[in-house]
Amino acid sequence: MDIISQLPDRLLFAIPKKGRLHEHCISLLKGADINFHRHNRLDIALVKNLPIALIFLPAADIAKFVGEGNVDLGITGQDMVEECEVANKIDEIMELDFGHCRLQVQVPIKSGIDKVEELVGKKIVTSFDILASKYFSKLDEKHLTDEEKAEGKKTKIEYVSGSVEAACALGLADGIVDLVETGETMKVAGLHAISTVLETQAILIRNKNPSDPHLVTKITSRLKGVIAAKQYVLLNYNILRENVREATKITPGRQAPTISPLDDGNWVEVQSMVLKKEVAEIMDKLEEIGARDIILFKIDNCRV
Ligand SMILES: Nc1ncnc2c1ncn2[C@@H]1O[C@H](COP(=O)(O)OP(=O)(O)OP(=O)(O)O)[C@@H](O)[C@H]1O
Ligand SMILES: O=P(O)(O)OC[C@H]1O[C@H](OP(=O)(O)OP(=O)(O)O)[C@H](O)[C@@H]1O
Repeated sequence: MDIISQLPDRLLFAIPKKGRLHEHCISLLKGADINFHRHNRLDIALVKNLPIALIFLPAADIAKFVGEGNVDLGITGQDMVEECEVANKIDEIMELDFGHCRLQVQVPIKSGIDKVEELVGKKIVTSFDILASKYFSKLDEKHLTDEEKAEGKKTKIEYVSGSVEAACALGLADGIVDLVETGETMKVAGLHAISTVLETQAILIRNKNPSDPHLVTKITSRLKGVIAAKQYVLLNYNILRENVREATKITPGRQAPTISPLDDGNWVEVQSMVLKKEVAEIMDKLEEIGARDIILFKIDNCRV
């Protein structure tokens, strides 16, 4: 099959080809029943059951290409959208609740530096040179005199494409600006964070004029369902009718809880979606007010 000749009829959807976001994206597509087969070494895959072509690209290029309209839709990090300065050229459709991390200014623990102002005029190494330049130029503005600026005493920002955490140990920098999730990389490199430039997570973005807006809406609604199914569980319990108001304050549901009468007229059954991360506490509270037969159901998929 000639893939390239089929592209003009399809919505182009860019997916990170490697790195931290790749696997999450593949499982999101699977959950949304977007079926494709990616041929070995090929960065384009046709979706079998929808008129979509998936384009596998580096996360940074996705922000740029969606902004410029080369592709209609994409998944990348909020950090990439800011770094590529395309926020005004794209629409952020929704946060995807993975790829959570922080872009932070880090220095060697041994340096004794603990305030970001102490780095003004020094050397910073980063893969985020645009964001780091904006961040430090504000500090330069505040802390350097016009004379010092004219003498070239501004903070120097140098770009490297990876292994940023090694820069200080190699004597290339006084501080770095890099992503932190667990903090493990930073710790191993003997660094600590002294300020946060931005917090980020993966997002679904679209060009302002996608080729098929109806299909974009359909994909968005499927992905929303997959994300909600990951975040929520369904809770079912019985409660005395007199306690139902209190119970539904604890489990208000996304829209409203379903309340059904039981054979015993003093009791009702309540069904409600609750956030997975809060479920243990919610079950404790329900038990305290006399709820019985509390059952938790996993949600495979849903539409919200
Ligand atoms: N440690 C992390 N935890 C969570 N999300 C991260 C982490 N590192 C990066 N990300 C997110 O993933 C995006 C892509 O980063 P990643 O380093 O995986 O990309 P890459 O440079 O394309 O891949 P690679 O590092 O394999 O070359 C980042 O812009 C950020 O939004
Ligand atoms: O706080 P942590 O959980 O340790 O994660 C942070 C690390 O993750 C990212 O790099 P990645 O491992 O993706 O590789 P890279 O350095 O090649 O970008 C980032 O650049 C940090 O080095």
